[in-house]
Amino acid sequence: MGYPNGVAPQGNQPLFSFGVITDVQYADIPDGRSFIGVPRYYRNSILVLQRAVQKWNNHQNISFSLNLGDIVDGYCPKDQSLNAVRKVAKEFENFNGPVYHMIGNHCLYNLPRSKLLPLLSIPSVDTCAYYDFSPIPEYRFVVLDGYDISAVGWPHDHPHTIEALKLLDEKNPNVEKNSPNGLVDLERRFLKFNGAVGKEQLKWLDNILQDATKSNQKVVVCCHIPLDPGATSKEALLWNYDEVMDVIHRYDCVKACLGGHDHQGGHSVDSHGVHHRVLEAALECPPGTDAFGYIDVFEDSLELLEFVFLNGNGELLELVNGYSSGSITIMSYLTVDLSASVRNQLLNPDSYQQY
Ligand SMILES: Nc1ccn([C@@H]2O[C@H](COP(=O)(O)OP(=O)(O)OC[C@H](O)CO)[C@@H](O)[C@H]2O)c(=O)n1
Repeated sequence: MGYPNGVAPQGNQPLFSFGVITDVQYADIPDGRSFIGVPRYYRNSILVLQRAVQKWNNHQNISFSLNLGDIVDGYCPKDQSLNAVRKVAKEFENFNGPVYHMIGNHCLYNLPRSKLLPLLSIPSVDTCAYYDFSPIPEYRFVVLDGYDISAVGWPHDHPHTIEALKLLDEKNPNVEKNSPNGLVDLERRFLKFNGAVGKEQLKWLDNILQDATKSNQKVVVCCHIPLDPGATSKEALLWNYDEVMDVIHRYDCVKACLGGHDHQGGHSVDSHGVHHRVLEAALECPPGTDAFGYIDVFEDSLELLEFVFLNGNGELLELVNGYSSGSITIMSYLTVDLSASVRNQLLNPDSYQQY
């Protein structure tokens, strides 16, 4: 298959490849809509995950997979939460390799950290779900817990709940703390379904990046909640994204940040040349379409490949969307946009636009 906008992937072999998926938000309930009216397919999303795992296994060279969070939806009836989490975790276990999970707000609506973390084998520090791993000596992955300081997921009297509620009270005057009404510009991030990285975790991040720099490693930072305003809606941004990015920008080692949470996805390159890619939600794929992919990692670039299946004939369309900056290139075979105009672009790839 040709590459519609003329950008071809690199010819050399990747150092390694890894699978990506986010916001499966499975629940055994009828289809619904988001607060702003976007259709959500709660039962279909687990089929998207099944196809992701099948794709990663068939590829035969995917070293590990990343789940960027929110595996079960908050509308899942609470007496079904445990089974629903187990069911989704089991689908991930069908992948022939390790899966690194992140927790999202919807996970925390369903189960406490004490149950979630062991079910998903998430390493933690005092039930705070941050950790790092190195698939090869040259690369390091850092997983952040964006709900470290949060009004969801901790007991009501936990210091992190108290700190989060205090911040929300100061920053968001609405009675409904998930409502951004009246909040201006970046202040719109101060919503209850977001959170922050706490001081201890920030110190840990600093140490990890210092160590990665010494070891000459390139780093990919992953967090359910996006870290750059350019890659997400303001309502889906980490409360203290600026503090986290200050730490990241002290070093040259971080090349890309991956996130979920903002279901429409996004991409930006920040002031220091770090790429931020927010992945599209599996939950919002109408039956027959998909949102998952894998990333080929090269010495000086990452290439994101995502797949779109069209309804009916199940034909796989690989559309290339390339952008590059400095030492890192991210190629995206996209897209999961559901609008009629994008469907037309899918069917007429010559009209496909670069980001
Ligand atoms: N503009 C808005 C958006 C939301 N709310 C309130 O928030 C509740 C949850 O919204 P929802 O979109 O379902 O949240 P998710 O966690 O599934 O998705 C995260 C987003 O993608 C991040 O942008 C909703 O029930 C409303 O009470 C609101 O008031 N105003």
